[in-house]
Amino acid sequence: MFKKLLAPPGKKPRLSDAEVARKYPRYRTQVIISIFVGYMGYYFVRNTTSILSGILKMSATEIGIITCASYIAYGVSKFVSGLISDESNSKIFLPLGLLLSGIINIFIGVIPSVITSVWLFTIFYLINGWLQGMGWPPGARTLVYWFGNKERITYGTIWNLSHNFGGAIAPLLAGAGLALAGNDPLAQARAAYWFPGVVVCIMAVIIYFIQEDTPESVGLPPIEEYRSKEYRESDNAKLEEDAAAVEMSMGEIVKKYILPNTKLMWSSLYAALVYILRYGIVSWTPKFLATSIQDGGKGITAAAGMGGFSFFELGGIAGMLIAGWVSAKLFKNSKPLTNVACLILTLVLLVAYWFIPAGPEYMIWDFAILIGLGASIYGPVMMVGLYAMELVPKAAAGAAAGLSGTFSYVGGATVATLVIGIIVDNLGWGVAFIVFGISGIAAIICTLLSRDKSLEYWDEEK
Ligand SMILES: O=P(O)(O)OC[C@H](O)CO
Repeated sequence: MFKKLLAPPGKKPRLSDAEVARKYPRYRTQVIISIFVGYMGYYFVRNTTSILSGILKMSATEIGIITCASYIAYGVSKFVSGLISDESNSKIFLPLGLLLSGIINIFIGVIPSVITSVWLFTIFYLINGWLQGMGWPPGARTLVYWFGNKERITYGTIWNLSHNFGGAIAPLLAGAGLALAGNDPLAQARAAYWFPGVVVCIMAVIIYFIQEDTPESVGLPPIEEYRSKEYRESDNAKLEEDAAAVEMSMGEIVKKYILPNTKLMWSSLYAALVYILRYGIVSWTPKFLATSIQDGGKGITAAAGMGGFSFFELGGIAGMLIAGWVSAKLFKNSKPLTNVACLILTLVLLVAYWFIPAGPEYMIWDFAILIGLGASIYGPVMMVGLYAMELVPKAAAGAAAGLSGTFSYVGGATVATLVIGIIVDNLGWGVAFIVFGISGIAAIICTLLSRDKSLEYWDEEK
């Protein structure tokens, strides 16, 4: 029954040329809005527990267990959901995951014992993490079916901004929930789950109405025909491979295009290393800034320390826009070279973040560096999914992006949170910075090993 519900729609009879010219741009606008708003919605109900970590009556270890469980579930689900999504109707898949995740968050908020029991909470967050994995793959499918090779970086960048907007708005929604619930702290915390849950359920319904699966499902030609001018002679082999892959089963695709794909494996390893940097810096920034100078921190107030989190995310928005532009214009679609440039900057900024003198009088420098770090890390984060999609035929885009997501979360985010936490407690901040530095250098090597020059446009003026 589930298979039937998710099955991709058939091809509709081709519309007239005039209709195609009129409707293609409209549908493209619709689907980019849908995947942007949709993925932003997923972020509204993804990290509420981290946002509330100062409010929930739980220890850091308990919160660590809950969030780590959800990262692992999310990482595994991203690949499994990618496999399913590549054979599913994104008009259903994208809003369905959002709706179910919204419902789980409503349950967390309204079932009295969930947020007071670590184990119940962990179970609900495991389910939530799994459902969250349904957000990215249908977006990847949308991107490869509705946007041509050369313009994909532009639309991919726009789409990626959704996670920063989502991340920035999520605390406001949780805050609105807190405000709705009067003075009882427990009721407040519960409302911080159910309120965003209700919001995303409504968003899911709207997305269902604006999302469309593929151009052919609404009577339009495939994107390669619509934007035929931007395809080169040398793209033909890839296009033929794309067409052949559509006819293959998912098992065949995995065997042929995913498992033996060395470049995809290097790129997935790169993903894990970049996520050590992303989550390692963002999740420990409030603590690092607020830790006393004697204990190796920066010695500023806890509230100001939390501000560091937002500065990092804000920098991320600028960084993705810049990295998208640099990749398209300067590096002719070479995502690995763009990553190298960004990661070198990250390493320099990490040294500065570590060595800038501690104390409130230097706080402004810490924040400036964090904006820079957000900017230099989010470009490479964005490239993780976008590049994975380029390395396989269109029919495997969700699975490839999903696989790198699995590496990012199971291998990266968990190390960044749990392992770095243990390192900080036992060996100090200096060792954590050394781990970040080694991760950055290893990420540079892996992204260079993943480089596929046939995907670059050095031979053409843009
Ligand atoms: O929400 P994430 O961490 O799975 O983000 C997707 C990334 O932008 C992948 O490139």
